[in-house]
Amino acid sequence: MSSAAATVSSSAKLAVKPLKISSLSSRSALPSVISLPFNSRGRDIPRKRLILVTCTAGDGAKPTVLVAEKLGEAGVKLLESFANVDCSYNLTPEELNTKISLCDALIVRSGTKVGREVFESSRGRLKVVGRAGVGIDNVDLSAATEFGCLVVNAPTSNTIAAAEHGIALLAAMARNVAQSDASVKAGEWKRNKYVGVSLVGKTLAVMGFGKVGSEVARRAKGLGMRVIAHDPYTPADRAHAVGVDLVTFDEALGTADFISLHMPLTPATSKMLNDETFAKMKKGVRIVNVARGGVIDEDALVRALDSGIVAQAALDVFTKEPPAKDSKLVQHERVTVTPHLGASTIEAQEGVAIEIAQAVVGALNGELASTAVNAPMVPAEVLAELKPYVVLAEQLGRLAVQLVAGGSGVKNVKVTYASARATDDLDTRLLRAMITKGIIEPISDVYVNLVNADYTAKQRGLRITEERGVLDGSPESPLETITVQLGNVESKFASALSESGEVKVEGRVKDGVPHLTKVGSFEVDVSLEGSIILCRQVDQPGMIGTVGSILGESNVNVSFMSVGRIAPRKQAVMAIGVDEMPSKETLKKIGEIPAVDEFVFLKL
Ligand SMILES: NC(=O)C1=CN([C@@H]2O[C@H](COP(=O)(O)OP(=O)(O)OC[C@H]3O[C@@H](n4cnc5c(N)ncnc54)[C@H](O)[C@@H]3O)[C@@H](O)[C@H]2O)C=CC1
Ligand SMILES: O=C(O)C(=O)COP(=O)(O)O
Repeated sequence: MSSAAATVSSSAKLAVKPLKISSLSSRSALPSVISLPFNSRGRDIPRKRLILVTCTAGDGAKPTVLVAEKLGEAGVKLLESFANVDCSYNLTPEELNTKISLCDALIVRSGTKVGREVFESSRGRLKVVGRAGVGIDNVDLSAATEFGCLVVNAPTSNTIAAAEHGIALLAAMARNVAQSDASVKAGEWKRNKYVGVSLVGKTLAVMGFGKVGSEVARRAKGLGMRVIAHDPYTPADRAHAVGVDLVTFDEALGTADFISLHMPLTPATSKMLNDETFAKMKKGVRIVNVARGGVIDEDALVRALDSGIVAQAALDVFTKEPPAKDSKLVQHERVTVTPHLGASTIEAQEGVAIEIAQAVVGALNGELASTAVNAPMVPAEVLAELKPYVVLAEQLGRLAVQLVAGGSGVKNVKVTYASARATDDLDTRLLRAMITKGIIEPISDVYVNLVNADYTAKQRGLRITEERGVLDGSPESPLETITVQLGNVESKFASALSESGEVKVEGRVKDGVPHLTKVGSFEVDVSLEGSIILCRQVDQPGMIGTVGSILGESNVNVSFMSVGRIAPRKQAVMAIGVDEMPSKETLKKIGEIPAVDEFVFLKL
């Protein structure tokens, strides 16, 4: 007879092994808004509550948003209509770490480093970091993901501003505008010294043909320049549409009279202009950087300027901002500098502020903006369809893990999605995340959501494999059944084991409500609400009444009952949905019914 433990012992071991996910349908990121099943770790919100709608749902209190850098007024107003907004600029790292434990969201620009310590200091309360701009190199994305914190950015509103600044620097550099301006203001009049170079007919290599790069290319063509581009990830026809040829990195370096940098700072792009690559450039090349300082080895640039490989540079961004006052690069007479002004136009800042405020409010409301950078994006219409299956997926994971005997360890999870739809017509990322959540949360202190599900599974050594069963029939609903199987485990309810020895539960959605439809080889039918008692018994008359009256006597409301049997008068599994948790004595009485072979109480 099994014990009536509500959850598997937290000592259940999850061996650390690499995650194996064989998703059968992987959609590319699609712009949309989705409901994000957030799990709050906020101190003011009970830990077990799954926040599907709003983070104020728990106690009615407004969330708190810390705006750590200057944000356009319209964005602040939008935030204020929803949250308590604390605009505190120029915080030291220590002050930020102290404040963050009281904040649900943080909004920054490029001047605030959001490192691991910020997430650690937040102690789980921080649910969203909004980057009011494009580059997210100042945010530790791995730490954010690990802590289940969503990171969103505002990638579209400052594109033109950055492109215009690139062009401004290009022209200013070519005509020595900054240097000659300083000279005139110093009382000089040196017309011969500041003779410039023309742009027309020159070759500009745009490195990084994304939003900003392509706008720079368009404008440079308008100035009569020949534009080539290097971007390993952009399709050639995108460049051709603007009349630009995509070339290799070396070809770009070897051909260009001007080079304009527009790629993000990543480990791959860090210091991509260095001694070796400067050596491949045409002598007298001119370089514009409105991307990130870190893509250039700044010491190497000084050397290239001194040796004459680089005639001039115009820089808006620096490895360290602000750069040291005595920086050789900044002080170099052939270098034009601006203090990271690419996105700083009135128009761009207003747009960015609104874009980020909307994304942050949406996220706090349980939605995931299309600009999420550390979570899969699921289109709104897909999410609407999948909503009941999302609940089903989590409940099945939760049930399956509770059927494992403590100490046997959960490593291998097999999920089968049976559907009449084509195999590429089901986005399983959300479902997989929720199954992971259901499996991990009952046995650990980790909070799992769409952001950190895959990471957490990997950390815990869960190998999740996904399979698609293709059914005949109407493809109206996205899914018929979801089956979750846990391999190489013992079960505290032997009847939950499949013929091949896995703990197996299967469910489906009926009239919008998730149901458990199979346990091991036994068919049952119980809606997944409240909690469930599973009993294996000898199939005989009066069993439903006997169990029902024991529960009734202890004032436990039965919401649902079903019996699945192998054959009449043989073994049967009774599934009983209960609204309240029965006392130990009540469960003991059920276990003592002579015809009951084993039973288990499962909390949803
Ligand atoms: N100075 C400023 O105030 C501003 C700076 N930026 C910087 O500009 C960068 C680009 O912004 P967007 O165009 O909006 O981003 P984006 O994501 O639209 O474009 C980046 C492009 O770089 C390409 N890329 C990635 N790795 C590359 C590599 N190794 N070589 C060549 N290309 C590579 C990508 O394929 C992509 O097409 C941002 O990451 C940000 O750091 C953006 C806005 C304002
Ligand atoms: O959007 C970007 O990537 C930028 O570099 C703009 O930075 P900022 O918001 O002006 O600090």
